[in-house]
Amino acid sequence: MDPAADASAASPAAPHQPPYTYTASQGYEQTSDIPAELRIQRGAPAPSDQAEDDFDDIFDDDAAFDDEEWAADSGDLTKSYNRQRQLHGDEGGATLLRASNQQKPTANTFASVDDQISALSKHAAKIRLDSVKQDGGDKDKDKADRATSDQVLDQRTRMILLQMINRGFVSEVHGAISTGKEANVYGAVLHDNSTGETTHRAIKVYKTAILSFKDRERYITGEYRFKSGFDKGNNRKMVKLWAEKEFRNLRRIHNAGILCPEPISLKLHVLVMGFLGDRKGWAYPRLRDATLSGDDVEQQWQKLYVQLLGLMRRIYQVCRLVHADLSEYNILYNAGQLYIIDVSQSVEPDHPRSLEFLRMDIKNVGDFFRRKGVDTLPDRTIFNFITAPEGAVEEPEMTKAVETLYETRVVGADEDQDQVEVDNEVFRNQYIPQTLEQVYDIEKDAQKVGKGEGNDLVYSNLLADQVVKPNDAEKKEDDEESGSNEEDGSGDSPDSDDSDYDESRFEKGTPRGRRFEDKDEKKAHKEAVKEAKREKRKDKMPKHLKKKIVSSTSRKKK
Ligand SMILES: Nc1ncnc2c1ncn2[C@@H]1O[C@H](COP(=O)(O)OP(=O)(O)OP(=O)(O)O)[C@@H](O)[C@H]1O
Ligand SMILES: [Mg+2]
Repeated sequence: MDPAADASAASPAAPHQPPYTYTASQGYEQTSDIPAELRIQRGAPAPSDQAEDDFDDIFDDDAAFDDEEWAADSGDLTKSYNRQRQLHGDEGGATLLRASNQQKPTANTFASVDDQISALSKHAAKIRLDSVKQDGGDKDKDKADRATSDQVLDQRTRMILLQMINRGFVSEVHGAISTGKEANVYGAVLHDNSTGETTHRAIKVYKTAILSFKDRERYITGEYRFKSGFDKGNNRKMVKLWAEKEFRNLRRIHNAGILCPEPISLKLHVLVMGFLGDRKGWAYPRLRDATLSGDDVEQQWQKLYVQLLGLMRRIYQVCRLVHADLSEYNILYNAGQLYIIDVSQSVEPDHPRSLEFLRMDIKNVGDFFRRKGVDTLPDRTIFNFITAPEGAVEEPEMTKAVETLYETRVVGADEDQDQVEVDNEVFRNQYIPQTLEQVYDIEKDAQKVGKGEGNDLVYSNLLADQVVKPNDAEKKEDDEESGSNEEDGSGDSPDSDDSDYDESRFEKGTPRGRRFEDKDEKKAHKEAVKEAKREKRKDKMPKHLKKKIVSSTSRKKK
C-alpha cells in the first residue's frame, strides 16, 4: 500500500488509490473512501445539467469539441453545427451527455466515469494554483491577493484541468495570470521529458456561474455560425459556446499569421492556448500598460497605431472577422509587436451588427492612440481602409497604404481638426445597413454609385465586399488550414487600384505631403483622377449590381 495513503485523507492533492473494485456483471463496488473532491453520488438521480458534480460530459468524447469537425471553420459550418446538434440533442433541458449516452447501461456509465476520475486523481498535485507569480516589485500586490482568492476552481473545471494534464496538453497548472468577470486565465507549463524543455501555456477558464454572458447575446444572435440558436437559460451551454467561439476565432486569426495565442485544446469551458510572455512565464503587458522607452517614443506609438490598422484590415479581409471588443485591454505588447487576444465575441462581417462593432473598435483604438499623442486618421477613413475589398492585405503594403492615406488626407488648420471631430461624430452615429435587405432604396443608391457618388454611401465598401469577398473567403476556408494566405488581395479585381478608395474622399482642405507641394496642381490632378474614376465606375456598376443580385439570392438559398 501507498505509504502516503494517510496523507491522502488530509490533502486532495495527494495520490489516491482507485476507490472502486470492479466485479464482473455488477459493475464497480466502492472499496475505499472517495476523496470529497472526486465524489459522485452513486444511485442518485441522473445529474441535472447544472449540477456541480455532473462530470459525465467531461468524459464523454462526443461532447468534446471535435477538432476535425470544426477545423479552421472549413467546409460547411451549418452542416457541421447541425451534426453537433444531432449528437448533443438540442432541446432546452436535455443534457448533452444523456443524448449521446443513451444506449449505454447506466451502471457502466457511472462506473466508467468513476474509473476515469480515479485515474485522473494521480495528477491532482499538478494543479498548483498557489504558485501564482508573486509580484517582483512592480506588480500590484493587491491584485495578486485577489487572484489567489478568486481562483478557487469548481470541481468540473478541476476535472477538465486534470484531463488536460492527462492528455499531455500541459504538465502543470499554475496560478492565475488574470482573474476577471467572465474568465480567469491561468499560467501552465508543459515539460518535454525527452528534451527537458519547458513551454509555457495559458488556460482560459470561462466562468459558468455568471450572468453577464447573457448580455453577450448580441454577439451571437444573427451570426450564421450559430444560427441554430442557443439556450439562454442554460449557462453551462452558453459558456461552452463562448469558449468554442474563442477557439475557432483564434484559429482563424492564428492561421492568418497574425500574432495571437495559438489555440491548442478546448474542452467545454476550458481553453488551452499558447502563452504570450517571456521564457520565465511573465505575460506580456496589455497595450494599456506597455511602457515604451527610447528617444522616439512618439514615433513608436505612431508605428504601433499603423500596425494595428493593418491588423484590423487583415482580420477583416483575411479572417473574415470583426474583433468586436478591440481596445488597449485586449492587445498585448512586446518588442514593437502587437498581439491580439480575447476574441470570443468576434463576429463575421455578415453578422447583423458587425459594422457597428467595427465602428466601435475603430473608436476605441483611436481614443487610446490619441491619448498617447498619436496623430490619428478620421474614423471614416479607417473604416473604409479596413473594409475596402481592393488593396493589399499584407505587410508592408498595408503600411504603405496607410501612409498614402496620411499624405492625401485633408488637414491643416485647427478648424479642420474640429471638422474631423465633427465628421467622426457624424460617422459614429450614421446608420450603416448591414445587408442588402436593409438598403431600402437600392435603386437610388445604385444611381448614386453610377454617377460616381458611391463613396458618399457609408456602406460602399460593404456592398462591393459582400459581392466579391464571401466566395473568396469560402474558397480559402475550403483550402483548409493552409496557414497562409499568400494572395495579396490586389489581384481580386482586374482593375483594382490601391488608391481607388482613398483619393476621392479627400475633398476638403489642404493636402499635406511632399509629393504635392503645389496646391493647385494637386487639386487639378485630383479632379482629373476623380473624373477618370467616375467614368470607369459608370461601366463597372451594372456588373456589380448583377453580381450583387446573384450573390444575395445564392446566400438566401443556403
Ligand atoms: N495567451 C495568453 N498569454 C498570456 N497572457 C494572457 C493570455 N491570454 C490572456 N492573457 C492575460 O489574461 C488577461 C485576460 O484575458 P482575456 O482578455 O482573454 O480575458 P477576458 O475575457 O477579458 O476576461 P474578463 O473579461 O473576465 O477580464 C489578458 O489581459 C492578459 O493579460
Ligand atoms: Mg479581455
